[in-house]
Amino acid sequence: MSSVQFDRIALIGIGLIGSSIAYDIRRLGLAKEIVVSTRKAETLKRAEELGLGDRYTISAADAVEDADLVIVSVPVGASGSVAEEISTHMKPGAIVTDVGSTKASVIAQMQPHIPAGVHFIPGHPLAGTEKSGPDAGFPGLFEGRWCIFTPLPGTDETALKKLRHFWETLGSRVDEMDAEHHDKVLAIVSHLPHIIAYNIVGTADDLETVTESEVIKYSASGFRDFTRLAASDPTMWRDVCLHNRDAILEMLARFSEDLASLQRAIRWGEGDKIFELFTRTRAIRRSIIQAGQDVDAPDFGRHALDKKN
Ligand SMILES: NC(=O)C1=CN([C@@H]2O[C@H](COP(=O)(O)OP(=O)(O)OC[C@H]3O[C@@H](n4cnc5c(N)ncnc54)[C@H](O)[C@@H]3O)[C@@H](O)[C@H]2O)C=CC1
Ligand SMILES: O=C(O)C(=O)Cc1ccc(O)cc1
Repeated sequence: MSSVQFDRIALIGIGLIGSSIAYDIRRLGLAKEIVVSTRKAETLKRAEELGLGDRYTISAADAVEDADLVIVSVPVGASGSVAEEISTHMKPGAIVTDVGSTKASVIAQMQPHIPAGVHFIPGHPLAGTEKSGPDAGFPGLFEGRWCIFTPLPGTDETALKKLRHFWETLGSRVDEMDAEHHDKVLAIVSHLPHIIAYNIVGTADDLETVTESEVIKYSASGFRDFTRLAASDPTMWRDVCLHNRDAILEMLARFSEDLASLQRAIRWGEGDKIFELFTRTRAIRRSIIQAGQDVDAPDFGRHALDKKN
């Protein structure tokens, strides 16, 4: 059992990420009080049924009153409106953070609404699954995962340390980088894989010869991995696409060029070239496994939990 780190933590948004954080705060005893807020009454009721907090409110403004830590876990496109709503209600000295998958846009949306004296530290846990909503959360999601902070220049060191300690208690390894760099890295390692998955599953669905039953019947192959990613939350991923537009377009251009090169090698029977690429990529997966990271896509995020149980 860890010790109390914050008197009151407000969780704004209680889907997969917010609820997983709630479970860990409770399990590890990190707050005296957890206040849960979300936009829809139905979701709030479900959060209450699951016992995720101590207090529940539809109003984000009410939720953040007197909170020492505010964690915003909503689709990135909603960050600005949440920040605006809570703006004048946070207490001086409070830390406000988020978990959004894109960072430059979240900063641009939220920062103008953060009053002086409140410490805004943007964050992104690299942990999750294709599921969404409060029922999708589980304790231990963040164990053994990276959490990236993209602090703004001049961020208070004590606040940074406190938030770092919080994520480390959840089992994460914390790294810091600037928002633009984060967005480029995540565009290639996370956003493109999802976009490619959405696209390939859409293409298969459009093909007249691949009927829905065949997609199901033969999905024990590589296609199944794509369908998992392509089942991810449409609102969340629409927002990621719209809010990391430039980096995603840059990486997609690069990807298309490389795909055209592979296509050409296949057309002209350039076996050596194909073999060289496939050998290089195989080594990458092996080095990820050696580094101790979970790459078993179907259970992304559950690995750490399974190891303990
Ligand atoms: N799903 C994943 O694997 C990961 C998601 N993220 C990021 O975490 C954030 C949350 O994602 P999830 O928990 O997966 O989504 P989710 O869809 O499971 O939950 C989102 C929550 O936000 C609430 N919400 C939506 N608009 C709102 C608003 N305007 N005001 C208040 N609440 C609002 C929803 O009711 C729901 O409770 C997103 O920004 C996403 O990019 C980060 C890491 C992993
Ligand atoms: O389910 C998966 O494979 C993921 O990649 C989960 C995920 C989704 C979005 C993020 O910003 C971080 C992690």
